[in-house]
Amino acid sequence: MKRAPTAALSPRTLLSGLALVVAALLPLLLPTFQVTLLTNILIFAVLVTGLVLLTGVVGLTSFGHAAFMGVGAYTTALLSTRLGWSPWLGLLAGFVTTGSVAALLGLITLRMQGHYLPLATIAWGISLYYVFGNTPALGGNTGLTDIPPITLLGVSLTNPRAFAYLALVCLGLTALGAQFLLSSRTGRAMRALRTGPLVAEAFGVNPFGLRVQVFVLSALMASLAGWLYAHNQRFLNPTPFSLSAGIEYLFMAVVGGSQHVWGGVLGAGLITQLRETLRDVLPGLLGQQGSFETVVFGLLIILVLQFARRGLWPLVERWLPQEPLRLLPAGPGLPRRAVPATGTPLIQVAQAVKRFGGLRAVDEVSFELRAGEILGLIGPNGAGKSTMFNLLTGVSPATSGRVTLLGQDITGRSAAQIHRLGVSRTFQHVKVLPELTLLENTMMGGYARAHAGLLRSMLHLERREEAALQHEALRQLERVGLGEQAGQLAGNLPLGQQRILEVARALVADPALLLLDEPAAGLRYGEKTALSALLRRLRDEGVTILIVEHDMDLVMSLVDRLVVMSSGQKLAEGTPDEVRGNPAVREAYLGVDLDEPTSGVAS
Ligand SMILES: Nc1ncnc2c1ncn2[C@@H]1O[C@H](COP(=O)(O)OP(=O)(O)OP(=O)(O)O)[C@@H](O)[C@H]1O
Repeated sequence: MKRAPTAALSPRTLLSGLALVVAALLPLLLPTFQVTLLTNILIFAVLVTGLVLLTGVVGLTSFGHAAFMGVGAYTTALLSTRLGWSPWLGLLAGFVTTGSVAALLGLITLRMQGHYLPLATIAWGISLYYVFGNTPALGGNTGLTDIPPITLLGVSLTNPRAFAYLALVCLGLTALGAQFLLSSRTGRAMRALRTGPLVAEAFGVNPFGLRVQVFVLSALMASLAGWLYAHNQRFLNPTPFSLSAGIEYLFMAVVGGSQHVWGGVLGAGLITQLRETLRDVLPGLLGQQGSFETVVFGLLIILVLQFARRGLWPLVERWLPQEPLRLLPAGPGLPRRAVPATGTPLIQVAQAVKRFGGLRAVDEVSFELRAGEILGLIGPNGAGKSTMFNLLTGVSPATSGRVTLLGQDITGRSAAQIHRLGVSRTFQHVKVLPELTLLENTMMGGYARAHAGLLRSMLHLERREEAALQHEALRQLERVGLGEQAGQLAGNLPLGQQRILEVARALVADPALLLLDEPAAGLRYGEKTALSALLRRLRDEGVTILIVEHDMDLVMSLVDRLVVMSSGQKLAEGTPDEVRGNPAVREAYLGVDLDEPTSGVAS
């Protein structure tokens, strides 16, 4: 595996340093009118960074973030003009006000699914805009004037160049915090949320809680942008905080590349500069005044969605030198779970029932899984295997009956709670994050073994924990035979290896029980053989496994015992030989060869 020495400066780091120097010189070198434009770009980029985290990474589309910018801007403007507060106190007050409004709106709206959430963001975006325009204390549609400048170390930042530096520092800190966040445990959980709550919950994440946190964080970034805007413009009216402004910020994120922090910055720069240029050029070309740039933006977004769906930044990134895999220095390992003695009942299912309306998909099923064994759960299509799998993993609760894990009742517990008690799983339809490396995907499995939250991650104060996760993930990748590919993108792996990657991810959780949902589905012969050998090796190393599988050759040659289901009920239970000889099973599997495989995936 290609790894970089920890201390070496990669070409990419050098390039970033160069970009930083250029950015630092821009406010000095540009003509004054361009500096004003640059400041606006930097302010918008602060807000768009929040949208990248919320919309691009977590997948929650918000049209209403301009309104949060307005809350921050009006709070500081009001306090500094009417009460004479320092703008710095106005910044803190803006955070408190915006954070409270966002937390309230988030708690109310973030449980919504599909297009209901974007509709809700439109609704509160419009509402807040009307609050700004119709509140006499906020100056109504005329707005607030004479907002004082920001004073820093006794210097009043009325000079556009000085203000540009303040905006640059604010963007630098925001973007750095966002980058740190994305490369952390919490960032990986945020990315997992984009695929829906299933994967995140399966590794111990509270999806709703995390969504609310990221929503509030992105609103705070908008509030910071609002603070800068208010003290740069020195007057305010509601127009920059309207729904159309909110849509334009979303444009910036989408055009630049909504899943990348630097994509957001690029989008803010391109759209703001383009708007200025079009405003100058279009009236001359068309012979009349009007907001024609909006029409061009509409066409631009259609083109980008058509030809560069992930925005422009991924196209830029193709030309940048790739970062080699960097491992943090190894430190103390993660705490390990006590391993139950071989033969101890690990899972006990008693009289489990799951009803869907009138259908009993699982009908009074009881069985036991013992530590150190591989138990197969088989049955013809519609037998109830997946439903049983969902009861064991907490994806859906049992209608009645009881499931215990190491003597602890887990009936009705959430997927995240069950995972934290020691159950780790793979998915029937592979759910890896294709744009992340194998190492990052695998580290996701250790979410519940670490603790750093959003703030510690943004400040990069979780490096020891992150190092432990990295080394544990690499150990598990090496254990399943993927160590050499740790730095590759998961999306480049063939399906068979993606399934093995899911096994490594599940193992990082240090599970008491590994649950595999049809791991051989879609695999070629050679891949099945490799999977079978791996699972047998894991069992020999003491890992307890429950496998739901259709492939009879694989199951019969692999498992220690089987539970056979049919029409929701348990049909049989026993060793592969006992099950093979059971007439009821042979009847249920009419047409399927249950006899000893002559070749195939057997050992
Ligand atoms: N969410 C649901 N709502 C209604 N019915 C469901 C639901 N999930 C499963 N069922 C029904 O429950 C029965 C058992 O389905 P389940 O998916 O558990 O079977 P299975 O053994 O996993 O089948 P397969 O091997 O085809 O995946 C089927 O009749 C199915 O249609």
